[in-house]
Amino acid sequence: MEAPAVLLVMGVSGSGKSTVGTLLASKLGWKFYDADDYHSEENRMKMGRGVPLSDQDRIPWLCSLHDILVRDVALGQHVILACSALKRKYRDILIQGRRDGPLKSDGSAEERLAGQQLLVVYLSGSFEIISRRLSQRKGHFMPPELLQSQFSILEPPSAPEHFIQVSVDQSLSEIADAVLEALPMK
Ligand SMILES: Nc1ncnc2c1ncn2[C@@H]1O[C@H](COP(=O)(O)OP(=O)(O)O)[C@@H](O)[C@H]1O
Ligand SMILES: O=C(O)[C@H](O)[C@@H](O)[C@H](O)[C@H](O)COP(=O)(O)O
Repeated sequence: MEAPAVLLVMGVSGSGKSTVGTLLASKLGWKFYDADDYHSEENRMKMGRGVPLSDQDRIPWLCSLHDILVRDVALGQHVILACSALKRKYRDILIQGRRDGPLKSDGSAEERLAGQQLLVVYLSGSFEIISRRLSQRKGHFMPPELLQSQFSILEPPSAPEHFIQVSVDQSLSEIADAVLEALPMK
């Protein structure tokens, strides 16, 4: 079996997406994207005020990330995306684009990734561990008070999604090893 083209490292704020994603990208030599870098200024300001984003706020953001994935995969690039992707429908948008959205300006249908091209790496952990890590994190726009809202809407991946679950209650190198171990490439 071939390696997936995309690893989607997902989980609530503070679960370690950026840290684990960066580490995996350097170990694998894959391109790394942090979804945080693609939020609109409005979204950042909203989160900065302590207000959780709505589906409407997130959908254009997820669509633009989907476009990046489709473009890079078409070029044969392997990619790691760190993105909260808290709900199943958000992950579906990352894979398929917005199926109920308007056709593109040229009238063509959205491009999509094949299910097996993307492996979801779900970083799971308790509210206690993650809130402790968030309270120690410096220089980030996301206020720790929003963590409860993230747990409230979290839909952990489940079959038939193509995913692995990795506990955040271990060292970074153990987490990276668990992911590398699960990849069907050596
Ligand atoms: N396995 C781990 N062990 C200890 N600290 C961690 C671990 N994973 C992440 N951290 C720390 O937790 C904080 C949140 O991690 P970060 O990667 O910013 O999470 P996210 O991108 O999911 O919001 C950071 O300060 C990071 O250094
Ligand atoms: O969907 C959302 O509400 C946001 O994307 C959120 O989930 C994300 O976590 C922020 O971008 C903060 O960034 P960190 O996840 O890196 O804390």
